[in-house]
Amino acid sequence: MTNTASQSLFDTVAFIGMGLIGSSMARRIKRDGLANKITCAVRSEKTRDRVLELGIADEAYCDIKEAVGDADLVMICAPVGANEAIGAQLAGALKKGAIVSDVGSVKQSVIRDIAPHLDEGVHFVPGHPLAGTEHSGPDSGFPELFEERWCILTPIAGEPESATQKVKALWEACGMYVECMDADHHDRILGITSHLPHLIAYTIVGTATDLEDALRQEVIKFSASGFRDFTRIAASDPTMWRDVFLNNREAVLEVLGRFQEDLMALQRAIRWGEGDKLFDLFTRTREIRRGIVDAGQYFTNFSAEGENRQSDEKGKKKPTE
Ligand SMILES: NC(=O)C1=CN([C@@H]2O[C@H](COP(=O)(O)OP(=O)(O)OC[C@H]3O[C@@H](n4cnc5c(N)ncnc54)[C@H](O)[C@@H]3O)[C@@H](O)[C@H]2O)C=CC1
Ligand SMILES: O=C(O)C(=O)Cc1ccc(O)cc1
Repeated sequence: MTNTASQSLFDTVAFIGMGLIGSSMARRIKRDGLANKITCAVRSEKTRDRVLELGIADEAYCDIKEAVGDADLVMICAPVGANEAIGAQLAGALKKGAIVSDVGSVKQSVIRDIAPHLDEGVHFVPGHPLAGTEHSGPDSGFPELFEERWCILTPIAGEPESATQKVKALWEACGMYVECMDADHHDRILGITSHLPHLIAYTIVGTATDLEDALRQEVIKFSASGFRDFTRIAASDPTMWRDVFLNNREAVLEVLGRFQEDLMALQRAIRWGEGDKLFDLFTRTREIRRGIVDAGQYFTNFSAEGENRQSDEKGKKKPTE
């Protein structure tokens, strides 16, 4: 999607955390002039220096309160396990009318940890851009990360619609398609489409690593694309993913239970030589993949290695709703 807005949507945007997602957003905002000023709260001096050197923030502070004092929009871009501590720092620190949003991969826990700390007159619009890579830190970001991907907002009852619309406009200017839903629904969907696949990748790479020495060497040497895809996902940030699993516990455990049952059924089919069962399942799953690919390019602008290839196909459809 091309940004047709290319105009300032906020005066000052403050980022809390400037890793892959925060720095990608900041780069996009800078590139397209979507805000007049960017401030950020970053804990380490080295990263503060780096962010300023990269030119993706105008001011970098250690203290969250200093970074957010003048902000019209505060974007929380830290691992979701940090939210309780971040929320406590936001209390009493924001201008009346300021909007707080976030990019966390889990939504119910973010609302639980942030909302109680916000003063009256400050509006909270939780969000989650469904775009990322296995890399982290401010050097890994790039402004095209969000292009033609979905962003989910989970607005809170009682908050003004105008706040949601402003956050929506920013994500659209970053190239995203935006949809709103309940936080509970979000967490169940992402439990199956994102969190479980990461858990499987961590497990399979762990299992391969635990093989005896000689076998492990061969696994690494001959790893074909299927296993290589898993190793890419399993290289994702350990802090971020620990926090995702601890904060979306119920949805992940529910879907993991179902997955284990389905895996057991497959184990049984292999043991008893029930080829028809295997064939039928594999035929169904192949159809699902083909349906996804036919419906749009949601999954196709990422190569197997996760490299974000910008597609040169024109006039692509919006991903399936
Ligand atoms: N990595 C991905 O592909 C995606 C990540 N997300 C979500 O975005 C958020 C950020 O993820 P990334 O940018 O990938 O992580 P990252 O590791 O690249 O960056 C996280 C940043 O947060 C800072 N941070 C950590 N603890 C903090 C604290 N207590 N107070 C202040 N800052 C703190 C770190 O120093 C770092 O600058 C996470 O909540 C994650 O669930 C959402 C979509 C995709
Ligand atoms: O790198 C990948 O394949 C991802 O799946 C990136 C990702 C990670 C976490 C999210 O909440 C959304 C997207």
